[in-house]
Amino acid sequence: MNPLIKIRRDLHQIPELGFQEVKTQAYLLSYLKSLPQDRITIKKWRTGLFVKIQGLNPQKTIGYRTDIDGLPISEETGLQFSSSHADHMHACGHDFHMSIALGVLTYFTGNPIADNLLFIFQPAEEGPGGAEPMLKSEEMMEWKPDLIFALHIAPEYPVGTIAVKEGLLFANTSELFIDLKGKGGHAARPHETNDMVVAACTLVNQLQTIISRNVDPLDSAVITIGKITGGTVQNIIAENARLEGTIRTLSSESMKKVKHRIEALVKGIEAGFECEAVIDYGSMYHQVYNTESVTRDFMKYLQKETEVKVIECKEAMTGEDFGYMLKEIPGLMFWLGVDSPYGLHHAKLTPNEAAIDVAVSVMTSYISHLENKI
Ligand SMILES: CC(=O)N[C@@H](CCC[C@H](N)C(=O)O)C(=O)O
Repeated sequence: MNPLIKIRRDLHQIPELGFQEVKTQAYLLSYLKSLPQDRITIKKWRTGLFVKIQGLNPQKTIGYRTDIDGLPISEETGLQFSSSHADHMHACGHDFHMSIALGVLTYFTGNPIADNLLFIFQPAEEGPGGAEPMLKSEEMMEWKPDLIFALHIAPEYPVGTIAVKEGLLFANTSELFIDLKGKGGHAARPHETNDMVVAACTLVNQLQTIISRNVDPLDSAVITIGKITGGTVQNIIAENARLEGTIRTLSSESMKKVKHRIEALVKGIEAGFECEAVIDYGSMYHQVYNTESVTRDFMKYLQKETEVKVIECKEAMTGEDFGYMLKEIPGLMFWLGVDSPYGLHHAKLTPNEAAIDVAVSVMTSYISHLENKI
């Protein structure tokens, strides 16, 4: 079997949530130790890793980042190498991202270039976010790349396709948690209580009006409530309820406006239901903004020198904390076609493994082309 496919399948079986990637880190380390060590320096960072390959005559450092965490999803692919961790799955392709990063890294240990290379194995992309603290780490201060690259699998595109665009690629994000506290009581005596299930349902419906009534129709924004919890049993009126969701906007101004409207509606719920509400925005990700000149060079190179089909895509409302790295370092992220009938964050996501070699070949070739180029 292709060794990178074996790596992908091994990693697929051990998905771990953000900052709990202990087995993943151990697996990556054990693979890295099997490579020739003469040019490699490895530094652990929490559950992630920095791996530097010393260049032959370095003028700059080229960075390549992969995320390493999984999601709290029960896998339903029926694959022989399905997740062995109950209720956890690599349903966002980070198993692919890691095996591609290892493939590119392995190539350059045997074929060093003039420039230094820095591979970043970043925890907690799905939350609470590893990119921003990694960026501020001592290791990053010492080894900070001059250019940085990353990819994300795209189930909607065929294998052999790369989709990218200059400028904005992914949205600004903010998590959203709202806790409601009222007065519970007997199911048959609603007049003595403040029912937080009814308050939560009302609020979920009101939140939908922000996108339709407060955001410019020519702008785009998303509010998704992915989880509601509340109450205890069917015949007790709920004292507590909690909404968990995420906000996506194309600009930081719209993010401020959406939050302002959420706060106003939550105040209305507090007044209307005589309850208390606490809003917590959790973690926020900066938009992914691809450096124009780097993206133009990348697209031109792929079209001229490789067989991949390059698509100029639209921006997406997905989020990625790689945006923090691109805020400080020129570079880009692109979508890699993996052709799965089920999308990202779906329990049946089955990306086509043929895309792994496509990505390794594109990235080894493009990084080699960057050697000695500023
Ligand atoms: C590529 C991708 O799917 N990224 C996640 C990032 C989530 C950030 C955070 N936990 C949030 O939900 O706001 C995404 O859901 O877009």
